Amino acid sequence: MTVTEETAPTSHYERIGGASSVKAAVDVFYDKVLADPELAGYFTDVDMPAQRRHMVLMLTVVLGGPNEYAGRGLAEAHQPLNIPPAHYALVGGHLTDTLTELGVPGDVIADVQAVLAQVQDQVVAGGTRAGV
Ligand code: HEM
Repeated sequence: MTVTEETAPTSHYERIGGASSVKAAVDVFYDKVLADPELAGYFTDVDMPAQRRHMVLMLTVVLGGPNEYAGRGLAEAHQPLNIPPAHYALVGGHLTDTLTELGVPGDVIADVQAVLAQVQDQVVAGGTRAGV
C-alpha cells in the first residue's frame, strides 16, 4: 500500500461497499429503466449485459473508485440517440431512487446528482438544457 492510499480520505465507492454494491445498484437501476415504458424502447437492440458492465465501470469512476472505464465517451454514445431532457430526467430519477432504496448515504447521492447535472449536455440531444 502506498502512502497516498493510506492517507487518502475514504472514497464514496469504498463507503458504499465497493464493486459488489455498485454492481447491485446498476442491476436495480436498469431493471427500473427497462420497466419504464418511456425509456424501454431505447434499449430494444442494446446488449444489456455489456451495457450493465459499462455502467458499473462508469459509476465506479463517478464514486471515486478505480478507473477501468474503456467505453465510448458519453457524447459519442448518446448524441445519436436524440434524447430529450425529459427522458434524461427520468433516467436520473431512476438512478436516484435506486441509490436511495439501497440505503446509500445522502451526501453520496448528492454528489452523484451533481455529476448528472454536469454531464447532461453530453447526453441530451443538441446539448440543450431546455425544459429542465
Ligand atoms: C448521466 C446519465 C447517463 C450515463 C452516465 C450513461 C452511461 C452510459 C454508458 C457508460 C453507456 C455505454 C457506452 C458504450 O457502450 O461505449 C451508455 C450507452 C447507452 N445509453 Fe446511457 N447513460 C446516461 C443517460 C442515458 C439516457 C438518459 C438514456 C436514454 C434515455 C441512455 C440510453 C443509452 C443507450 C440506449 C445506450 C446504448 C447505445 C448503443 O449501444 O449504441 N443513457 N450509457
